[in-house]
Amino acid sequence: MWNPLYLSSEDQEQLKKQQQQQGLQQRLHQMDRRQSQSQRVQLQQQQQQQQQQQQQPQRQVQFTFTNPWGNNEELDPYYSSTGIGNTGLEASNTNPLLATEYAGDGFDPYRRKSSLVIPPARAPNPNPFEYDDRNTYAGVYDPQRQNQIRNMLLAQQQQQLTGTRFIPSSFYGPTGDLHRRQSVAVHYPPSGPTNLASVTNPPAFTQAAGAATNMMPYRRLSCYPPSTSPTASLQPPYKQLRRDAGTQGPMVGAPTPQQFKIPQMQKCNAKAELKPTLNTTPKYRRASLNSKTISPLIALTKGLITTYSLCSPDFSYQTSKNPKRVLTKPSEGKYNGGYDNVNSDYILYVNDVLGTEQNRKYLVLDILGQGTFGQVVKCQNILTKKIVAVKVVKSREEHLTQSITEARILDLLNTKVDPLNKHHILQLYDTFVHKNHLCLVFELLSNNLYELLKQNQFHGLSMRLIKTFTVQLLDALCVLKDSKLVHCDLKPENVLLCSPDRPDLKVIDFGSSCEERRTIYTYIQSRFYRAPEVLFGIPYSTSIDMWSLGCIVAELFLGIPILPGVSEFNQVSRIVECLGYPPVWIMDMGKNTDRFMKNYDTVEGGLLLADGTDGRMGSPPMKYRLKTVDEYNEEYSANEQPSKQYFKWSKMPDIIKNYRYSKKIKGNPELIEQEQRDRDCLIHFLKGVLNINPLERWTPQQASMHPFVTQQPFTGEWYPPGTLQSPTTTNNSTAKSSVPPGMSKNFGNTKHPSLQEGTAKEFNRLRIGED
Ligand SMILES: Nc1ncnc2c1ncn2[C@@H]1O[C@H](COP(=O)(O)OP(=O)(O)OP(=O)(O)O)[C@@H](O)[C@H]1O
Repeated sequence: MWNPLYLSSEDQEQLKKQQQQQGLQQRLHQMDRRQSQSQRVQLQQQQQQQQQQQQQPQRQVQFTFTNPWGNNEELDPYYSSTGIGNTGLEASNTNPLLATEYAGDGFDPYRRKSSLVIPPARAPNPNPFEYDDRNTYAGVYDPQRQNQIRNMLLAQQQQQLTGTRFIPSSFYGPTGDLHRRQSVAVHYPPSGPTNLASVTNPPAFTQAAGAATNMMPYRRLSCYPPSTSPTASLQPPYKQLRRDAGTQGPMVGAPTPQQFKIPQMQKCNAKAELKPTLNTTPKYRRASLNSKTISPLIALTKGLITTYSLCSPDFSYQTSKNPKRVLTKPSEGKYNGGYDNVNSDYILYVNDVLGTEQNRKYLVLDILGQGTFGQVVKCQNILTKKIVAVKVVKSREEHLTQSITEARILDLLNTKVDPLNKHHILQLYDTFVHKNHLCLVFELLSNNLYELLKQNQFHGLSMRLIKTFTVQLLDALCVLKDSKLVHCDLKPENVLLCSPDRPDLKVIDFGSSCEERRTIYTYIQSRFYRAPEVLFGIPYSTSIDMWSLGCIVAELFLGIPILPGVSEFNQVSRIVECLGYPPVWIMDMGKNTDRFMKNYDTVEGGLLLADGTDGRMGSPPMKYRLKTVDEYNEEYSANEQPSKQYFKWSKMPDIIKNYRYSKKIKGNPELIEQEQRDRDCLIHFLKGVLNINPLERWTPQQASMHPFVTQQPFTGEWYPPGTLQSPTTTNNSTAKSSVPPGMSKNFGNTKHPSLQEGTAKEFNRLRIGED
């Protein structure tokens, strides 16, 4: 059947309903003044019923999805009936992980509905380079190799200086501007007056084409080059022909209106009723170069280019002339001969090719993410056809240096530590340099955990899924600890699912990572996941990653970050309020303690506030108390506000324990009891990994043995093998002022060997600005 504009039976049905609906509305309108209230109500009810009937089948279709691990189930009717998921549920459905099996024992995936609609803004990742005044950190593993790459880059830069940049002529816009490879979203407006017909129909295809010669002869996205635009004398496509049938005389090669009988749609209830009429000799020509008959579908899809060629002899098509969609923002060239934008990001286009060597050429397909260090794009290896993720690092030296470190660390992990790819660490396949940019070729992964939570409308994930993720994260952290490597930027955004339909994950972004013995940066980790020892400014180790892990696990349960500090002071305040004061030795040693704390020893007249209290929260040590917001603002001319409360409770155990239950389990005592046991176990686990004292915080190996991870029954009491105390008895009561073994008592007064000279001072100055 040759009728692209023809309405399908569903569309017709829809149209009919809409018309009925419109009729009802009109009648309602008329009744406003004239008719009685009762009639009006009756009609409104009729309208409502009609709406419900129309929406019912759509909802069923929309909310039915297949769970690859379990039974097919429809989502909780609660959400569809309340309309909560009108947009979000559609998104949620796209990830089967949020479906039944990992939703827990018969729970729906959205069971913990957070009371919060808008989650706190994400913590920005600190850029270590901005706060360092040396920028001389060499590659950790092989400084020689690093020099080689740098030399390579310099050589390229040299070439750049001497040569001129080749820009294909098609990238020049009408003004001849150098950087004007236009996005396909941009269209050329007609120079003459615009009317609807000229926008929706190319002039060549309308009756008025002859008069419209001053208009741009092709539409946006047209594949006609300007010089070969079709003219009115050419045969129009049949779609237009059909429209014109009856209104104008016969056209060249086209059927007359009498010949052209528009077929009528008929309702078809069963497959048997489909009786296609095979038309062996079509009455008019169909687009095919070898004169064979092809279906209209093929003619307008696979054979579209041929169809156009047959319509217009001047038509020519070359993929190389296609407009390329720009992926980088801002897209104006500024540095590196116009290749880079103002942020030193390489300006990437779809269909660009990265790399020059035969088997290292990558066709750019789409953007996957953007970060401090550069952009990550989905690419295809032109030779092997393998789809990969390529991180195109910014062309700044500091980013380059750190990215070389990332590549070294990943190389070590992939080849020596985890050669069998079993420990949830991202795989690095290759590295190369493209136009002064280091490119790291990774395995292609899927969504990150933040995106997963977002898909779930920031409701907590099921306990089962949280446990599955925790096991894998701990496994990755065990490997890092054994290798004495600190990740330094663990957060939900840096934990990626391997594929959207499996709960397997991998840890990515080793761009801030360092060796435990070379912890030179002090401004590390994203704020929400920043460990107390980093905030207070004492030496740190792999245990900072365990703190981040604790924050992530809590976030997976709650749907939103547990410690969403808006500044460093606010972050410290939240930690103290939620988990208590750090041990005194940390505050004694901390280079930043004075910023956050009042010290009893140094303040005249004691520490009492105007309200007669000493302002201490949690289980305070006697020597310090947190500064009040007013004190802090006065001292630093800051504008700190009291912490915005996202939870009704402030202590971590209370937040977890009292987090609302899903509607599904509310009426079921058995399920509630199971949930409470799970929550007790989770709280105990979190106390171990969110221990403020880094020396008592569980290692990944210890945490891996906890019943929350091993799924063994939890009796309420557990402590890691080899230790004497359970976290419940040690946490927050560590008000001992003695400095632990291995830490210098004079740390606060003398420079720690692992800290860069000048960094702390500079860091303090800048951080005040940040806060
Ligand atoms: N291998 C991959 N597969 C799919 N997506 C990826 C991959 N690597 C990174 N991404 C996406 O790109 C984003 C940025 O990547 P990455 O964190 O490595 O960059 P970055 O510049 O180091 O970021 P940050 O600002 O966190 O330091 C990630 O959050 C993720 O969404």
